[in-house]
Amino acid sequence: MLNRLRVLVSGLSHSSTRCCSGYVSRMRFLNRLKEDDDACAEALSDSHLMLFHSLQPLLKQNQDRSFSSVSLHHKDVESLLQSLGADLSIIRESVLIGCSDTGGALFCLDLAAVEAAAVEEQNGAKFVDLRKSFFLLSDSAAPLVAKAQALLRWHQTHRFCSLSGKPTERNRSGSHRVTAGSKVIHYPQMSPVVIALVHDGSRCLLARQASFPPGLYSALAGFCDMGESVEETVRREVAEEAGLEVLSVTYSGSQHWPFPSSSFMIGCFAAVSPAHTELSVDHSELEDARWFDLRQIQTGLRVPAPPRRGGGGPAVTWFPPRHAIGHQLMQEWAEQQQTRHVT
Ligand SMILES: NC(=O)C1=CN([C@@H]2O[C@H](COP(=O)(O)OP(=O)(O)OC[C@H]3O[C@@H](n4cnc5c(N)ncnc54)[C@H](OP(=O)(O)O)[C@@H]3O)[C@@H](O)[C@H]2O)C=CC1
Ligand SMILES: [Mg+2]
Repeated sequence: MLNRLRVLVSGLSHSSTRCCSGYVSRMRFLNRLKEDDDACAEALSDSHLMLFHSLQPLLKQNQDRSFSSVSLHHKDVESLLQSLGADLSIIRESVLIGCSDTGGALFCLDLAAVEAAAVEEQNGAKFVDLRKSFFLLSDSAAPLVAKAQALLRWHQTHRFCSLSGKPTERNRSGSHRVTAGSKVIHYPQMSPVVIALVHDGSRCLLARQASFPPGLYSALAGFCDMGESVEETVRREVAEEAGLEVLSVTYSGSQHWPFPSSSFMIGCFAAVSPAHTELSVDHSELEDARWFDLRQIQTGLRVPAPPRRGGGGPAVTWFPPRHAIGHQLMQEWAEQQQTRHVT
């Protein structure tokens, strides 16, 4: 099953600016910080801040060679900025992203105003492009980094009201912006995108765009047009891109995806008739599309994403990283096929 909600309940402490244990308490705590600027400011002063530079997360390599994002306590961020002679008021640009597993609020901050190399040196870490970060971070770490980057990006690109052109001002948590001198509120937005694993009963359809790295194949995806249902988007995208008619659509799960700016991925299975599987690929959208059987999918799921370089042989076929919904749909389909073969 797709796992998109991770509930952290361990070791949470009780105080006015920290949440107590339990999912309900944590959500209410975060909601209060979104609504109450004073409570949010107080929480920020005793919080950890995930660091970015020009929308690139700061990553450090651990002793076991895995990577994690760097979050510093508020007072350590102050010391860092002081040591670099930077204005401490930039901490006010921090955006609330959640609750840590020790019960404090967690924020993110873009340090674009200071020199990246100096921050990297002081933390023994590197600012890494978000796409590359996605291949380095664990399944549980990547979604929070993606959420943080998406919120920072939204604030950077929504400094003015699209209605009046006037500047907008953020609330303390960064959950919304308000047009100066008015009551017009702007909330962060995501674009709905369907991602459909098309199958004919025994094979599934994967495709690659010319812009993908060599060898990468994924399920068909497409942005929802205004007024469309999920089912309509799946049917249209599969018809447009692969020339196939979808008979039925089954919802599987969803995921926030930070590319190209902020997408809400709606994962589905799309069944086509085994009697009508001839492809007519739209090469203006896709470089290639192919049917894969169970064995090919299982082999591809075992290839690390991205595959190790070298060898000089033909490009190996590989799939999006484990935390990408495209990967999870393939995993789920392979498990269903296996169960069918066993029973
Ligand atoms: N998480 C995962 O596992 C996967 C995620 N994805 C994501 O799905 C997204 C959509 O897939 P893709 O096949 O590219 O989509 P589409 O097939 O819809 O093609 C993309 C084109 O749609 C147009 N478009 C329509 N609405 C929007 C919008 N709101 N924002 C941007 N472009 C829009 C643009 O064309 P024009 O500029 O000509 O108007 C764009 O080039 C990708 O950004 C990709 O990152 C894809 C596969 C796997
Ligand atoms: Mg597409």
